[in-house]
Amino acid sequence: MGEHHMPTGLAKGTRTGPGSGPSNPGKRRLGVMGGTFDPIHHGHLVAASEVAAQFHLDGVVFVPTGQPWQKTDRKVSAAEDRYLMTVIATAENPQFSVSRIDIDRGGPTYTTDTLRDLKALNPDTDLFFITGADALGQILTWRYTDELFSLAHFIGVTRPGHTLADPGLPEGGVSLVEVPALAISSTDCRARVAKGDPVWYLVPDGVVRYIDKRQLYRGE
Ligand SMILES: Nc1ncnc2c1ncn2[C@@H]1O[C@H](COP(=O)(O)OP(=O)(O)OP(=O)(O)O)[C@@H](O)[C@H]1O
Ligand SMILES: O=C(O)c1ccc[n+]([C@@H]2O[C@H](COP(=O)([O-])O)[C@@H](O)[C@H]2O)c1
Repeated sequence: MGEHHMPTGLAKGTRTGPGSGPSNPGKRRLGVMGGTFDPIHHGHLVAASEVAAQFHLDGVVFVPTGQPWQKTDRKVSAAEDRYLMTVIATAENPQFSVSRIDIDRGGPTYTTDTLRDLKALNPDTDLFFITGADALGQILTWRYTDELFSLAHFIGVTRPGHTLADPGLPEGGVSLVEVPALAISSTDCRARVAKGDPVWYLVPDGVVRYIDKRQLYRGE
């Protein structure tokens, strides 16, 4: 049988791996996974778990957006529902936690604010912001990028259907990492629920039950 190569979504010639990023002995290493999580799915969870392992992180904090200002063209579920689904999905993993900072700050969510607030709450900690290939490709359209890249090391992860490449961050500011490919998106999960199709095994079981209990995404 011939060898089968899966497409990785990495731009040609891209080097990957945890070799880069800050390595400051004695400092805590905290991953930050920001997202709208409407709903959270296994693509998010695998990305966070894989980066935590490859970068020897002490933990990963999931930060649901308050108002995702680049998603105003669509209906976004209530922040409390997105927050609770994120808590349900991460509760069993002692390395994972969830922060309300973006929800409680109010107003549009800017990652510069997220990272500044997390830095204040976590002194002596290096932050590693985890982002999928699609979001990384948009990062230069985010607000306050002058400060953004000094607050954390950025880790772009592969995502099926998207090419992972450095969009031009400051030298040494980003690492590109291959993670197990899960072709899952929140958009698809919402569409499946709206059609009455199952989302079992795309999202954690507790999230399936929460979506059902709160009747989310019906008739969308
Ligand atoms: N399947 C996946 N594999 C790798 N990264 C992912 C995957 N799904 C989402 N991400 C990343 O997780 C972060 C949060 O994503 P988000 O909550 O917007 O989910 P989404 O599935 O992209 O949602 P939507 O379809 O509603 O736009 C982003 O950085 C995104 O690139
Ligand atoms: O800082 C910004 O201006 C900005 C603009 C768009 C997205 N983000 C962040 O990118 C992460 C993924 O966002 P989203 O909208 O794809 O769920 C999340 O942490 C957002 O706060 C940040």
